[in-house]
Amino acid sequence: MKFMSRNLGLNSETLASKFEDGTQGMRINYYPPCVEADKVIGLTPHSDATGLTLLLQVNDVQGLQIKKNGKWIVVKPVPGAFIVNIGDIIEIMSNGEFKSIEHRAVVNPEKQRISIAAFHSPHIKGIVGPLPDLVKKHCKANYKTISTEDYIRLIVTNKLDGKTQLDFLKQED
Ligand SMILES: O=C(O)CCC(=O)C(=O)O
Ligand SMILES: [Fe+2]
Repeated sequence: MKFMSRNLGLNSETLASKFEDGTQGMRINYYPPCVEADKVIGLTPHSDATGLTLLLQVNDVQGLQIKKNGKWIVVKPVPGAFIVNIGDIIEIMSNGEFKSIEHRAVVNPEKQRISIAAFHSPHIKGIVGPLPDLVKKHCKANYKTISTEDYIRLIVTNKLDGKTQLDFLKQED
């Protein structure tokens, strides 16, 4: 996170400080094998609504795909390696300089698959919005600022559908 902060032209602690005493959530995903794997989806395309996700593909079965330039790209499991995904909160905080990654999980016809996602978010009593230094730099806030509590209310009522939940927070000109 220090490097991300510096890449934004900010003090190395700026981004990390927003995540101090933040919330951490964990999801364990189990995808049973499915003979008609090409007709179903394991996890619908979405971007993580949280800040930063550490994702572990536990049992060396391929399933995760990310969307790059409109195409789905397979992310091969590397034993013991975490995948770091940028979520919507980092996109908002960076005022759009970093983009959250749209991803999905497909199922395997023969093998079960397990993944573990650890989601990191800012403090529940804080706010979600573009960092003021970046609003100054871009001369514009590209996203609205709302309380973390309202943000959570917004995302839990929204179904997984690509990156649509970010549309609610985009700031018009
Ligand atoms: O199973 C995977 O690799 C993806 C899991 C995921 O995207 C999630 O839990 O948010
Ligand atoms: Fe995800």
